[in-house]
Amino acid sequence: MAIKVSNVQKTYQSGEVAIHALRNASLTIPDREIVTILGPSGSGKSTLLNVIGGIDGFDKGSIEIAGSKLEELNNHQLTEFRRKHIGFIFQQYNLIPALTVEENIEVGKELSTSPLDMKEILEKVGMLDKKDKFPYQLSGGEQQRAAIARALIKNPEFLLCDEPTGALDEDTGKNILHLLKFVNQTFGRTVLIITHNQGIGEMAHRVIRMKSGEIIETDENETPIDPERVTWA
Ligand SMILES: Nc1ncnc2c1ncn2[C@@H]1O[C@H](COP(=O)(O)OP(=O)(O)OP(=O)(O)O)[C@@H](O)[C@H]1O
Repeated sequence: MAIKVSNVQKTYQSGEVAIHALRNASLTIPDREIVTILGPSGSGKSTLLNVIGGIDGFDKGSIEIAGSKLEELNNHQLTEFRRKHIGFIFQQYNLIPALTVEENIEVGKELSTSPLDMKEILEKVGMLDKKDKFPYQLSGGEQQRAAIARALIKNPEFLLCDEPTGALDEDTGKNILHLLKFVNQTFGRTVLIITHNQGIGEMAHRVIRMKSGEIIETDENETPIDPERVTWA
């Protein structure tokens, strides 16, 4: 079941000014792909990700995902949709400071009806030996790995990542990209990645370019490369 975005429009009203965050955005994302979303600041990337993930509503158009049409769901149903199907990863990690790594991941687990095993996930993200640490005791890369584990333990079909490597250096960033590729390949999950780093497009199956609220280009990549070989920008 692909993600199908059809003629989606979202406008923010800022005083007298209307900001067209999405103008007639349409695209289809087949299952099990890694997709990067590129575009200048303010072009609508986060808005697109947030409407696909059911965080934000939209004014017009249709989004079909996981067998639902999001425009037909009420708030309660949208919460259920997110809980069942979506994992979010943000640049700022958003870990709860007063909780350990394991407890933070547990928060993700409690949201799920079919969670993965805690130990397996901790091992996979390389955080088993850090499970009792608090976020302030971790490096940026470790915090992001904990945040990814929190999203993964829910076992979501769709992993939506907003600048997941934006705050990380090249080695740590590529480590995170490996993890996202692993999730895509091993669990067959669809992974959407917003990035300012054009090189990350080289590891994706599909690259979407946005400008001024519009999707201006979609390229399929027949030969995605290993994250290790991505040109870091
Ligand atoms: N809550 C909001 N209220 C008003 N305007 C908003 C809001 N959220 C986003 N916008 C505006 O909508 C447009 C698209 O924003 P969006 O965050 O989707 O862009 P982006 O491509 O993700 O940018 P960046 O790369 O800087 O994160 C921008 O002009 C932004 O200022």
